[in-house]
Amino acid sequence: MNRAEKAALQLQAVAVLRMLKRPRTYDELAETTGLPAGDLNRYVNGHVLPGPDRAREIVNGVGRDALADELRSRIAFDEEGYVDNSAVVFDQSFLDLVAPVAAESFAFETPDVVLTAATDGITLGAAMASFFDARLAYAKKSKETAVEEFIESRQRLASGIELTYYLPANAIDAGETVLIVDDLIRSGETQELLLDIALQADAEVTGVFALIAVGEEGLDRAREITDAPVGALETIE
Ligand SMILES: O=P(O)(O)OC[C@H]1O[C@H](OP(=O)(O)OP(=O)(O)O)[C@H](O)[C@@H]1O
Repeated sequence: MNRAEKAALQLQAVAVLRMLKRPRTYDELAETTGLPAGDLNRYVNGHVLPGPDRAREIVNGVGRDALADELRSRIAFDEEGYVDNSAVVFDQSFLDLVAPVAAESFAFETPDVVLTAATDGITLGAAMASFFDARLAYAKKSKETAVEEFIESRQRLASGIELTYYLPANAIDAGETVLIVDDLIRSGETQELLLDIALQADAEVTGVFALIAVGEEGLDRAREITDAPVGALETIE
C-alpha cells in the first residue's frame, strides 16, 4: 500500500465509525467494535486517524457486518416477495461506504471499468467506480438515440419475456478489465447478460458483486460463467 492508499483506508474506517456512532454512545460503539471508547472518540471527531492495520480491521470486520445489518434494515419485501430497496439505492453516501468494504471483502482487483445495468445498479456502480478510480458503464434496456454501435445481449427469461440490454460499443475496449456490479441478484439473468456483454467486448471480468442476493441461484449462475470472485454483501433467503 502506498501512502495515498493508506490514507484512503484510514478515512474509510473513520466514515464507517461515524455511521456506526450515529445511533450509539461511545461505550456502545466500544462494545460493537472491541476498541477503546477514548480512541473511538478521537477517530470520530477527526483528531487522530486509526493506524492502517486497525483501519483495515474496521473496514473488513465490523464495517462489513454493520453495513450488512444496515442494508437488511433498509429493504422491504412486498407480499409477492419483490424487494423495495429504494432506501439503499437512493442513498449515495451509504453506497460510498459499501464500495471499500466490498473491495476489501472480496479482494476485487482494480478494474478499468465498472459495468452495471440501468436503472437500480447505477448508484452502486458510481460508488464502486469512484472508489476504484475506474470508468462507469451501464447497459440499458433501450438504445441511446445518438449512439450508432451497440453491444447487445438478449435472452428469453423464465417468464417467457425477452430481455435485451444495450451498451454503447465504445464503453469498453478490448482487453480492459471489468467489474460487474448490481444492486440485486435474484435469478442471475441480468448478470448473465452483463457477463455476455463483457465477453463480447473481449474484456476480462475481475469479479461480480451485488449488494443483495435473493437466494444462491443468481450467484451460482454467475459462478458458472466466470472464475473471478462472485459475491454479495447480504444474502436473503
Ligand atoms: O437476477 P435478476 O432476476 O436478473 O434480477 C436482478 C435485476 O432486477 C432488478 O432490475 P430490474 O430488471 O427490475 O430493472 P430496474 O433496475 O430498471 O428496476 C435489479 O436492479 C437487477 O438488475
